[in-house]
Amino acid sequence: MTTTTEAAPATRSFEADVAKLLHLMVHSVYSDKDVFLRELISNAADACEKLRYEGLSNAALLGDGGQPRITVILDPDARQLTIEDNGIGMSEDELTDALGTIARSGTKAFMDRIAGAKDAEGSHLIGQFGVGFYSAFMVADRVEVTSRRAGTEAASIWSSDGLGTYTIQPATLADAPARGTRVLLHLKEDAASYTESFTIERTIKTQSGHVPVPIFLKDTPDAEPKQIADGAALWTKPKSEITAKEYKDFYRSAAGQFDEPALTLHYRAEGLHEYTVLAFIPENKPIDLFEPERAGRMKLYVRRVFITDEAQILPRYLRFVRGLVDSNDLPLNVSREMIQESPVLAAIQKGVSNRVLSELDKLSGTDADRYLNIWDNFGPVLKEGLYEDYARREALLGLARFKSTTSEGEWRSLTDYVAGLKENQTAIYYATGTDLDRLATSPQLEGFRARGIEVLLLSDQIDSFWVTAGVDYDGKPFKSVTQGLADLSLIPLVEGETPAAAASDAVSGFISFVKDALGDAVSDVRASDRLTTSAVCLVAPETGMDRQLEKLLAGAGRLDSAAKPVLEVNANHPLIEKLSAVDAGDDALRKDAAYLLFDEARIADGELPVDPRAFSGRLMRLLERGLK
Ligand SMILES: Nc1ncnc2c1ncn2[C@@H]1O[C@H](COP(=O)(O)OP(=O)(O)OP(=O)(O)O)[C@@H](O)[C@H]1O
Repeated sequence: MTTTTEAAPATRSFEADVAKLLHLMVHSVYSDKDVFLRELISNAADACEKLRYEGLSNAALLGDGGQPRITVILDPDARQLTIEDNGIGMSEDELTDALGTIARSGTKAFMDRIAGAKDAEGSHLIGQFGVGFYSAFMVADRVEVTSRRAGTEAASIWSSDGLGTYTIQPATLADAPARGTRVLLHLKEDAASYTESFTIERTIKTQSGHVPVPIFLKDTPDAEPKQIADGAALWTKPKSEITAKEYKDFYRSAAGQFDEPALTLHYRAEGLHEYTVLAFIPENKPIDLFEPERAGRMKLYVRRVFITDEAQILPRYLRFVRGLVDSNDLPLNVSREMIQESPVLAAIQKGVSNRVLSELDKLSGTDADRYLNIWDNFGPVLKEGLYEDYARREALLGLARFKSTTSEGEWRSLTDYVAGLKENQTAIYYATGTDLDRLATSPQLEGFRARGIEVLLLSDQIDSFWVTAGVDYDGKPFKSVTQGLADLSLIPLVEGETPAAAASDAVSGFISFVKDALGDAVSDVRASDRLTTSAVCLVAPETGMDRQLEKLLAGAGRLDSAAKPVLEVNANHPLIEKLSAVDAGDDALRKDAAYLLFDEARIADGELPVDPRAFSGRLMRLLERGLK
């Protein structure tokens, strides 16, 4: 037991989010509870690394606390498990901040997901996603954290049963670690196996065998500590001496993931700058991938000393890559801020970013399935680079894969696309939308189908943005099938398709009538060369935004005024021909028809009629007339 000084413990409530998370942990039915150990050891290792870094500029912090180490102590008789480190430690305020609130963006995303999840799914989510310190409450009914900030003469003890409140009070120095943090778990009855030496040793070796701090195990509080992990930095070993399992274990403990790495990148850059890279692309998508504050987590080491994970070694669109860079050239004794400005870091950023892309490219050739799995997960993120990173646009376009009107659900590269260009085709055509199936049946695609022209179907939000960034591939611009004139007349029809006849005078007359009737609602009404079976469709004017981008911006409240669409009319459609033949004096019918055609085109685009009431009135009038 830890004795404390006289001061009465202060009882405080957890932040609402923490209370929710704890409730979840305590009631978790998740079977793989072992993850708590990985989380606590990872925190202990981080604390040692932070001290190593701060000790560089302030040697006094290190005191005589010895080499960094993590000690795990088992006490089967008392059903207790302790994880102790001699790292940076926490002051009382830091304890309150760190263990009373949730700071991690990932945890917030996790909470949001869990709020809507059913019990079983929630448990599954914990498995996919490390949730830090609080996971201790999966196995413990009370947790006590005694901590002493390095270089200070004060220690505090934080204690909680995970049920809504915690206490915090000063601890006597004699009962606190000389430096660092001791986490004592009072294990639940059904978690007694975590005091078994064999179980703990095996679990630590698998989950945390490669943390860069040595780990010692004491079978009982009085036993001699034995070393169970050497803290050797895996990345410094030659590739030939590292097994696939070692890479996987390292990835899991470093990235806090439970999947396999889909791509492992381990190399040493030599030449002007020397550094080692060990990086992984996960097999699964992390759930916070699209959180606005989600940043890359590549760690920067200098000669094996952890410096920061905020150096933004990789651009934002590679934020799914996990791992580290260990530099030989950066000075150890500069501040994190100075490092940001260092030309050495700039060279590393450039080198590693290029290498990740070139390795992906290589993989796409050597193991297409594995590559496509990566694209499936991270393509929408990589595509952010198409408008953010002009210098690597070419490389990113080479990596991009698309579904298309002719790909039958398979992925196509732009090289594939360009190889299938039709005679006189001068652009790469695409359609953007939110739903692939609906996109594939858009009326706007009909004229392209009739000519066998492949159209890329772009259904990620990001697609509406990069296509407008002046991107081209192999000298061909990207062109939306829902914007401007299709200009398909020069491209031959596939066999069996009959060419559209020019609009007759009657149809031309009707088109002018529709244009007058719709007035300001449209910017033009014209005969179409992109329709073969539908009567009408809407497209965006030649200049300005694509309709899908407009919808996205309007949905996000970032659009003041939308451009008026163009209504295209299929001059050869029987309905249009019949309407064109209606007596010019029957204006009421022709007007209703004009509006109905416009609304019908909106509906085909997944929108509502402009005025749903007026729409149904017109529809009723027309039906009644038809039944007369
Ligand atoms: N052993 C420890 N020594 C020092 N500080 C610690 C220790 N354990 C936890 N902390 C502090 O508590 C904070 C919260 O820990 P938690 O495990 O919940 O998330 P995290 O470690 O920040 O997230 P991540 O696992 O993604 O790095 C840490 O950021 C750290 O400041």
